[in-house]
Amino acid sequence: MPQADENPVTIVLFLDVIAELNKSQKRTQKAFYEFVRKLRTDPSLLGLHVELPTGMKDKGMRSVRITRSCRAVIFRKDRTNIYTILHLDEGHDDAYDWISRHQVTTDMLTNTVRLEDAPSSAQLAQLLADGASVGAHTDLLAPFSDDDLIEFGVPANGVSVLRRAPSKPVAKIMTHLLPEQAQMYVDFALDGYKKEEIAGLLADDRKQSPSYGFTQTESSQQFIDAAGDNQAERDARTMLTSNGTQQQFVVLTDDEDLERLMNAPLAQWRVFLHPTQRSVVDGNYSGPARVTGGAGTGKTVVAMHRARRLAQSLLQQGSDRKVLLTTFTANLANDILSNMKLLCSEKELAHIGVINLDKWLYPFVYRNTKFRVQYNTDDLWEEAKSASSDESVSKLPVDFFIREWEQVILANNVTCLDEYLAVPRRGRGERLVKAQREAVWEVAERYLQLMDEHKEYDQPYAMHVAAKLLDGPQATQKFAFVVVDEGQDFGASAYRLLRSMVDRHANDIFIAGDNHQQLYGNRVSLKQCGIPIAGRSFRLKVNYRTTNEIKTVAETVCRVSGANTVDGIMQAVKDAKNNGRQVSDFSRKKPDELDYSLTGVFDDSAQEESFGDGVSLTHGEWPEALRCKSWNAQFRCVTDWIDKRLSQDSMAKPEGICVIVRDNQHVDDWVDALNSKSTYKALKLDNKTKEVTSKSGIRVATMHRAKGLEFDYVVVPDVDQCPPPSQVRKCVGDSVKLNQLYRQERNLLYVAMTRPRKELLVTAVVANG
Ligand SMILES: Nc1ncnc2c1ncn2[C@@H]1O[C@H](COP(=O)(O)OP(=O)(O)OP(=O)(O)O)[C@@H](O)[C@H]1O
Repeated sequence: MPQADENPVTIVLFLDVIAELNKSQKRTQKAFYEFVRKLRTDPSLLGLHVELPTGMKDKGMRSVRITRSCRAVIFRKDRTNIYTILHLDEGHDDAYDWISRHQVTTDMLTNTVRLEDAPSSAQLAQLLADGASVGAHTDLLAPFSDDDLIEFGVPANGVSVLRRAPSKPVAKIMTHLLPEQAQMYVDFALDGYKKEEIAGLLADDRKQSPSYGFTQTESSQQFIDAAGDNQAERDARTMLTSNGTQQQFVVLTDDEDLERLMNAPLAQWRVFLHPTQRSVVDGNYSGPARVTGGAGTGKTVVAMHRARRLAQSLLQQGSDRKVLLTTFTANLANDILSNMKLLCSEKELAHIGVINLDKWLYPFVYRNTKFRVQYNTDDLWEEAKSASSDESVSKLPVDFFIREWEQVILANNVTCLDEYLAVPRRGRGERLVKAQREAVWEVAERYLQLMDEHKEYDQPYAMHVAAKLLDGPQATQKFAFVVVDEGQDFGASAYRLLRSMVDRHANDIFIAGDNHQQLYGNRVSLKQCGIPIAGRSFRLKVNYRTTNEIKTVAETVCRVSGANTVDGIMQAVKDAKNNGRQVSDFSRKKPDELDYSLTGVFDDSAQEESFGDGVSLTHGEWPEALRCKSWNAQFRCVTDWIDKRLSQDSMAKPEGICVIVRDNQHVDDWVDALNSKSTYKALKLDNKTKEVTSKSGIRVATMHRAKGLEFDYVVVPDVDQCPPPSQVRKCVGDSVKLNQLYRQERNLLYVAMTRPRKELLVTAVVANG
């Protein structure tokens, strides 16, 4: 290798090397660390066995001995000090063979470095021979021009080869020879996605940067600037910072980086962020920003990477301040914390507080006011309303006052009667005349007094108090940045508190969420809470979790407004299957039949949050919907289905299966019933149980608990209990409340039905079959 010149050495890893290294013996791993350290300090590699093989496609490649049974292929881009470790192989001959088949290319159009695995003529001949036996064929990619395919990332000389694929299976095999990015788009094309749909995805991927996949973030700019005036080095570094390159390569910033990559299990998302995800993560925003996307599009992954990136910026500045990464429930915060430990170094983690908002709230409020946060204050409301002289008001249920307090009074920061009389009561069902409003305000004032006497605050009021403290005497306790996951579940008081937890500056607040999974929150205007996101709102469209079939079914159930009864739900599952992918087109054509009315926190954005705009990376079986005559018959159907999966899928394990039900009573019923079968155990996932993969057994969880989790196989039984009849009875005569219940219920079903990676079964007990 030529002697290094004035630029610092940059070491880059092709991501497959990490997987190869993970499989190697500890001895080899240690030798590899040593080699990387040596390469960093002395890139001349003096004293190492470096070989320059003949017959190379790429002149910049060398084979270096790591141990007697392991060789690394490394590549140096001419006139730069950038060394890329491309491959590990067992022996001399294997490494040579590998080198003869690979080349590193740089694509100026997309600013991307790629490792291309040139198909050997023998491979191609075999593929074509296999396909020829299938008989005559048509060009499967006919709707796409050559330029389209090149734009997807297909190398120009590969276009005609792809077009000659004699059958879809052969074409699918061929895509594996393509660069990763192209593979994804060509797969979509072969699966029948339309040109405009793929073009939309491509455009999204490119949108936020001046050229394809490029993010000129502060840190990548610093990385480029470290090359000084050396233009070749600058160009090569620029290529490395592009999104496209980062799909396949990682730049090691220090030795610790490598060890961390090695020590954690290799979850794909840790390294392969989709270009849209990466540009959202790396973006530099002049104020609050948010990302939305359907279930499984990687919003949590993006929120975690964003928190890490902000922590890195604090580290670079030498700041001792922290990023708050928060979410609605304690379970989710725990799950996120476990993943953050895999993603971040200890130093980065020290700059991130992962905590659900309630857990932060209670001690903060108690420390500063000596008041406790009380989650149920129904008795105080009873007492306050019973003192009202207006009978029409004192007769209103406690539930009415709680909603009025949270959704009208606190959400609008109302502090006196005049303000209350003037505030619009949008979204509230009950109409109040002026005298009634005055009486309601009186009840609210009495309620405040009672909280004071009991030295306790309800949760939204405690948030209100905490926000005031942070804007006043406790300003030093603010965070440097706030990142929110599951943002759809936060109410106005929570958003006002989040606003006060961080000063207004660039990148201050980042929110990830999906309205269709809203289970707890109410309609909120982010703008009114001081969090304007207009112009800084992004949507993720690639679904990494569920199959296209499951996604279509879950979306149909969630949005078809008739899916409120067991018949409606079962019919929606069947319709989705019958209409197939046309469902999304259908939805766009007939908006009246769809229900997007739960606009939640995202209502002040110009961007319509809708279904049908995403694509799933995988296909599979259509979900089944079965009606059973009795609970026992349902149980037999479910266990037969589970048994079949366990026997037919060699990878299936009981712990990869979850039965997701409406409430805790059903959880207990299913755990008992499943445990009564000797073939497998069942494990209840409740608020106290973490989703521990080490414990064997089928999981049983409520829909609320299953949020954020994923499994290979999911059963959603007892949908005749959605919504629970007791809750429907409570809404009789109140159409606003009933509609809200139905919408919330469909969101719950959407959450449950989008948990499986592979297959979904939905069942109901319907006495008449
Ligand atoms: N770029 C990626 N490459 C591969 N897998 C990914 C990528 N991004 C996310 N995933 C995987 O997709 C799955 C869903 O990710 P995640 O939980 O972040 O999605 P989400 O949008 O938050 O879902 P939900 O809204 O249902 O909670 C996870 O298994 C995650 O590891």
